[in-house]
Amino acid sequence: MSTVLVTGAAGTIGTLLRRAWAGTHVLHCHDVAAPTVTLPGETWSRGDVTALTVPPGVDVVVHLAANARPGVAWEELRHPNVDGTRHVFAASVAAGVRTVVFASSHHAGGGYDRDRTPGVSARWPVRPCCFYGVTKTLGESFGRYHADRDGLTVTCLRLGDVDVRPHDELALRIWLSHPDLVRAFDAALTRAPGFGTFLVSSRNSRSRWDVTEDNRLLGYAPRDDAEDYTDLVGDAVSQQDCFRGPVANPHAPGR
Ligand SMILES: NC(=O)C1=CN([C@@H]2O[C@H](COP(=O)(O)OP(=O)(O)OC[C@H]3O[C@@H](n4cnc5c(N)ncnc54)[C@H](O)[C@@H]3O)[C@@H](O)[C@H]2O)C=CC1
Ligand SMILES: O=C(O)[C@H]1OC(=O)[C@H](O)[C@@H](O)[C@@H]1O
Repeated sequence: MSTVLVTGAAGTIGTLLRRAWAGTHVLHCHDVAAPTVTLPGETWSRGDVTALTVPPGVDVVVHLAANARPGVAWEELRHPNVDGTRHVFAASVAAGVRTVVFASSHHAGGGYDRDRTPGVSARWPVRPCCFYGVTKTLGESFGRYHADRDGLTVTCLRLGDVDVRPHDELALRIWLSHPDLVRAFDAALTRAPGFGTFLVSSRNSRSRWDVTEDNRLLGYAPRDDAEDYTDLVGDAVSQQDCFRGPVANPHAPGR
């Protein structure tokens, strides 16, 4: 059992993790928004993430608070995603936290052609496909800095498309089921010391990510496969695909 502080705890992923961890871990929850449900044993604090105080005794901070919409303008992203993440790492160090788990995104490497073989790796240089992806690379960079300077263990999870099931062609390649999401964060809570960045998806047959080493290093064994939903997905096209949507960059290599 760990004492875990979850930022952005009222959101989709925060609520999933809180349901999974209630009774298993001591949970401190923080969000600017009110939670739709509170669970037995958890404590809540409300406010902007840039003013977060990490209480004494917290082992792990799971940092989820963000503007999670890839299509929005930089002005809407900078405060929560950049200033907020910078503050969370600093506040975690100040409180003597052992580990920060940072919810990064596949958009941090979304500039790589997802059809290339061998598949895209989290060990390749960052290559964001949108400003949202840029904010996630900055979050990873804050984490690297504090890992090296302060000895903080930092686990950056570049999450795929988290949903109850895949809804479009892109998701067939990057879907992350709710049970696999919980498995990945469970693994992140106890990962070996140091800094690490991992691409996280279900074990999708059509994945173009090279995650074998990521999964081994993270200690994560996904079980679900988007392939089971191909009939339901049909020809649906993603609205979150930066290279096919209205901000597409026709000059990106590998298109
Ligand atoms: N849902 C997905 O498919 C993916 C999500 N992620 C990342 O995972 C994290 C969680 O995502 P979701 O739960 O889906 O998003 P969400 O939008 O459901 O939850 C985010 C939470 O952060 C809170 N928040 C936003 N700005 C804040 C601020 N300034 N101060 C305090 N709280 C603030 C919101 O009130 C919300 O409850 C985010 O960092 C997102 O970028 C990454 C990749 C995929
Ligand atoms: O990376 C992210 O956060 C985004 O990635 C996606 O693929 C999801 O469709 C979108 O809902 C997420 O917000």
